[in-house]
Amino acid sequence: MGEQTGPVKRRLGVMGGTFDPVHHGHLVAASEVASQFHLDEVVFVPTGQPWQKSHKLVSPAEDRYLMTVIATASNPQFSVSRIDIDRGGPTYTTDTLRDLSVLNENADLFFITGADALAQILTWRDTEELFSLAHFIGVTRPGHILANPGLPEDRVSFVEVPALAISSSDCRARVAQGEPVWYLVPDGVVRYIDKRKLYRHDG
Ligand SMILES: Nc1ncnc2c1ncn2[C@@H]1O[C@H](COP(=O)(O)OP(=O)(O)OP(=O)(O)O)[C@@H](O)[C@H]1O
Ligand SMILES: O=C(O)c1ccc[n+]([C@@H]2O[C@H](COP(=O)([O-])O)[C@@H](O)[C@H]2O)c1
Repeated sequence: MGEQTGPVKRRLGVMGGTFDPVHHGHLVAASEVASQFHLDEVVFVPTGQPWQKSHKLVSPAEDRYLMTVIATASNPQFSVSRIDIDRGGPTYTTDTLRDLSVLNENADLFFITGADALAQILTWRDTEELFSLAHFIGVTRPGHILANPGLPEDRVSFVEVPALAISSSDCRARVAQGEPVWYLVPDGVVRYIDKRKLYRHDG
């Protein structure tokens, strides 16, 4: 008798972020990891309440969600999930990954995160459980060293992505000062920021 094999599992990338606003650094990271890890899809998951940013002013979740939809709409491999927004309360990645594995029974999850976020992961909630739910992929980010801060080696990989020195904080500061964000964020996101008057001191 031949060996029994189950159905081939889908490979689902998960890109969590506050996306305030989403920018080309996020998109390039997702695209590069999708290619190198042969992912079938990357789902962007805007945070509900990013508890480690509670000292900062964060734009309404609906605005961050819509900007992420606009930014990813043209890529058939990208999608956006509202699970962290609709769950309410502070966003913990254990909840994100648990909910996504229920919704995607036959999938292996790959959580994509920047070098800065990976370096902080031991401060996240339920770190032990995190690594049983997904494989973590740390991507290069200008200004941050890509190093394993003592995480389980079989559950973490590192990927060099074309370096884009873009951050959401910098985009917000530019808009507040009346400087352009064209080509730092997708065109539709520039127009959405303008339409909703986001990030203006008087807005
Ligand atoms: N330019 C970039 N290159 C690679 N990864 C990035 C880049 N910008 C953000 N990331 C990663 O994307 C994820 C989501 O980031 P987030 O939405 O917080 O954007 P951000 O630019 O870091 O925002 P902020 O400046 O407000 O802290 C994080 O894991 C972060 O490390
Ligand atoms: O689970 C946690 O405790 C936790 C703490 C900080 C950040 N995260 C996740 O890390 C991702 C990037 O977060 P941020 O705040 O840098 O945009 C996003 O998906 C967050 O939900 C998760």
